[in-house]
Amino acid sequence: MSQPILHVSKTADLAVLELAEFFIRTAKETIAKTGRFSVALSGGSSPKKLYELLASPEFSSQLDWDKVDFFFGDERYVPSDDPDSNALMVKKALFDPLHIPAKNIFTVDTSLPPDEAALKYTQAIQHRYQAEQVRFDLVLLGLGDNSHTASLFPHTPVLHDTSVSVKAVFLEEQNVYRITMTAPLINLAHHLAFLVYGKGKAEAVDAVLNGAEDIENHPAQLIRAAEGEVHWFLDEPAASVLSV
Ligand SMILES: O=C(O)[C@H](O)[C@@H](O)[C@H](O)[C@H](O)COP(=O)(O)O
Repeated sequence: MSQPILHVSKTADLAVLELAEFFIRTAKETIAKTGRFSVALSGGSSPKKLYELLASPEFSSQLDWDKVDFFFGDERYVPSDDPDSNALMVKKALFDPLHIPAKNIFTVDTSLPPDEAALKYTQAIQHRYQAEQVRFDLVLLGLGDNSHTASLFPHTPVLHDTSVSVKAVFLEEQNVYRITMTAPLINLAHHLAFLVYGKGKAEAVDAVLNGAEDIENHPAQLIRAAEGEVHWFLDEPAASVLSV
């Protein structure tokens, strides 16, 4: 299993720029080899700048976007028009500006009960890959200041789920459901890329990368590429307590 590859930039904008360049490079190489590129997007606030940059003329002109299949590493269990929806955030930042066709966008159907929504999403992913091994070309990830990633939150049963699938997670503290890819599904990806910036994430970054193994409290430690590479795109504040 390869060591994480760190990309530390002076500022958040520079970290986003480096990840945008990595995204385009990886997508072009993959499309040249296989004809298509599948990416599972992360949600929350950090990646919005990335999606907006990819939608800008400087980047959008570099890729045949019709050859990209978009999935979501996790989704909040809210209606598709809810401001908290990851799919709505990406629709506004990336899909609409680039006129991505609906046939290439795979969102979680949160109109279904949580477990059914998770099962249907698992089936949609399996259908896209047919009988082949479900391996995303790229999975984008964020990191919470409590070391969660996707919706793999501390002390939740999904941390011990060994299935290659998507599951519903109930977060007791917030009294909400989330829909998330399991760590085994995420880890099958050819490339994994965390985008983490801001001083508030520094302790979590160090605990995940250098801390003693403790997945209950630091679930992002579960992210270990099975055969691919794990990249961390950080700004200096987020990397500031990394024990060397
Ligand atoms: O649905 C989500 O919120 C994300 O998938 C989640 O895992 C996110 O990456 C972290 O919570 C960090 O969120 P911020 O980027 O907003 O700090």
